[in-house]
Amino acid sequence: MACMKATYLAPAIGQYLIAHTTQPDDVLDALALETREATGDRAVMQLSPDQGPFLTMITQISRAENVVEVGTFTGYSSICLARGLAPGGRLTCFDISEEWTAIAQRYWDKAGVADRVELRIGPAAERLEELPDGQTVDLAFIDADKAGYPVYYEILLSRLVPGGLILVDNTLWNGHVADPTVDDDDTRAIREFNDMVMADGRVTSLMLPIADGITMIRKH
Ligand SMILES: C[S@@+](CC[C@H](N)C(=O)[O-])C[C@H]1O[C@@H](n2cnc3c(N)ncnc32)[C@H](O)[C@@H]1O
Repeated sequence: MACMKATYLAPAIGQYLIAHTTQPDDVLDALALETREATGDRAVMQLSPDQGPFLTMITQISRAENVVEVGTFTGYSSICLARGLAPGGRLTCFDISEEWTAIAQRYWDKAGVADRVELRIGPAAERLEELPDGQTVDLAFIDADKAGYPVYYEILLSRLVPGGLILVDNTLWNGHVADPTVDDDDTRAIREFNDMVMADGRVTSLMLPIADGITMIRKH
């Protein structure tokens, strides 16, 4: 049974939805398997199968050439983004883990996207500041430590072209954001981030019930 992150849906509906979405290819299936073997319980951090086609299609539709990902892990989302890049497009990936991104780099080769992907290792808040002056971003995907979301958002928004998009993962946080009895650090961080985006007059935002919630944010 495919991994289902939309816990707010009846399980049968969630499975139906995944079954009627383009399925992962052999490279993504092999990556999902190796991630489970290599990282155990941490594998739950990986994108679910319904998110992959979403990232590829949004990248294609937006004709993005300069794409940034914050939170690469073993590479699933980066492959989906890279596959949607316009000709000549580039994906710059940020992650703090050399161990996990070593797996990603092998799978970029297998997926045939290594020539258009670059990896920056270290705390993303610092590495993002090192992007060259004047380098703009067409599309960004944020999927790293939840406390860092506001910082990544501000840095990326300042680089985003008008009409550019930021996609943010896990904004429903297993439904906890809407449950007043839950009050842990990560839930508070996501709630504060969601409220911050809502109050930001520079953007239009749309929270999508895909997997654990993806917020799509467009800069005016
Ligand atoms: C949810 S996982 C990303 C999953 C990935 N998008 C995928 O599709 O498999 C979060 C990642 O954020 C990284 N991370 C956590 N804190 C970070 C930080 N301060 N700077 C950069 N990356 C960080 C972790 O190493 C981890 O790989």
